[in-house]
Amino acid sequence: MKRLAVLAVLLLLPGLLAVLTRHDPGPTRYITDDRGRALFLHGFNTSGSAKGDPEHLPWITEDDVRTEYDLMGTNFVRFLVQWQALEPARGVYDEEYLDAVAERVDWYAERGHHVLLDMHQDLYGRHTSPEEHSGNGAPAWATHNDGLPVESRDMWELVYLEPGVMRSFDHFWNTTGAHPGLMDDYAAAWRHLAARFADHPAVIGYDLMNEPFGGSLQGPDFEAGPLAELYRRCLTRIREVDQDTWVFVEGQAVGVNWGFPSALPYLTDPRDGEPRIVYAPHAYPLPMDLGRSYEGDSRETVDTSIRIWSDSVRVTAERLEAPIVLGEFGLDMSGPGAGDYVRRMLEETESMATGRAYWSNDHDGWGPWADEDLTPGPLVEVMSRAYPRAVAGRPVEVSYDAAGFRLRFTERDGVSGPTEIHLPAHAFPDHELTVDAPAGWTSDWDEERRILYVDIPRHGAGTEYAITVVPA
Ligand SMILES: CN(C)c1ccc(C(=O)NC[C@H]2N[C@H](CO)[C@@H](O)[C@@H]2O)cc1
Repeated sequence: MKRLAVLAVLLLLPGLLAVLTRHDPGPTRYITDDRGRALFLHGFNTSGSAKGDPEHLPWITEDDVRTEYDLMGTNFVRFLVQWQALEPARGVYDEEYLDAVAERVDWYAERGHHVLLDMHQDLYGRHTSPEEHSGNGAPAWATHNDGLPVESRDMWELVYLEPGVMRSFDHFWNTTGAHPGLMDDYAAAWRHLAARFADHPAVIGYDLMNEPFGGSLQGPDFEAGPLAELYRRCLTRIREVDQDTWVFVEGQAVGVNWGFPSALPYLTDPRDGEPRIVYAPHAYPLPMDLGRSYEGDSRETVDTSIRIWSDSVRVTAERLEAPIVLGEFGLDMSGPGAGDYVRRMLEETESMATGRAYWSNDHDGWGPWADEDLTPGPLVEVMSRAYPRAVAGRPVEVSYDAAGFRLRFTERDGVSGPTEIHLPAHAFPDHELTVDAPAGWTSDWDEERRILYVDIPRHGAGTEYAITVVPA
């Protein structure tokens, strides 16, 4: 018996050590700018309100973008666009809508943001039933519900299971075989959108479909089947007009948002050069979705759920050989422990991802604003955080707490320009900089934009550097 126990421990020991000594390595892959610097993206989804807006546009004005930057130092926006607005009739694209999108993209570009265009859907679209319920996304001409009913539900998520919604998705994914061209229509719409923004310096990526749902197909049958095929067709069409913008892909929302592993397969990027595909999961841990709050006993449950989510995301990103950007995370900020939960997710993404977009900037209790006048709510201070906007090398470790901000990175060939660090005023009334690098480095501080620039001369690929900034 004793021998059996010893054998069991020896067999289990490697796994046990791995869990106990888990060290979160920095991101293994990252998005780069035109100087090869690794980008850390920090911002919001803009905006949930676009789903119901008659012009399919977000609530923001140019001044609101300025206020968001001044109070939170963001450099990223996941900007919602709608297929129904882009292509109101098959093959007919609304250039006035694209002009309005471009105007708002320019507002963000003016503040130095990177813009991810998100082809957003929820519940397939508003035309799956005559009552035009809460859905958004697909245009009427691409919606075939075969006259099946769609009842409103207390929980909006359950409308996904209504017969008319399920059928509309089944036709789109060609599960029925009755409308085989819809995926090609969708890919053609992406080609048109990409042709418009291919040369816009602020547009960093295209998020091919928000929270995909497979209808009658779920899990690997869906993700490795029609979903991957849709992504391949979109990649082909996009790369006909845009070789360089990064393409963001999501697994299915069901289960994967909670932390179940995605079955998305590796996707080939038909561009000349290194692939530019990003894995862009959403995070809504199941305990939180079931109404638990991030406090007391349930905090440990949620933390375990976050670790499971994080491990699943890393496995999928490794299979895709892609960097990770968290496309959505968020909650009702009026709940207990809400600020701590957001802080926890920001810390998690600093160890595994190179970006995150909070859901969302709306005036709905989830967002940063207490009212339409943009009175700061509790989320503002949490999202006003030191982070490395751009790193002149391969990030190894990023960490931030009351003691200060720390960054370790290694020099890479083909990278130029300074490392850029945002320092929020509330945490850094002044600051002290320490650079662990051979002599010759320089720094510059932009008080108005609150960006610290650290320029380290090259000493050879693989050389490791460390930057520490503490409040003074
Ligand atoms: C049953 N299905 C398919 C389902 C259920 C629940 C969500 C969801 O909560 N998503 C989280 C947030 N993401 C959207 C915007 O993308 C928000 O409306 C949700 O709160 C999605 C899909």
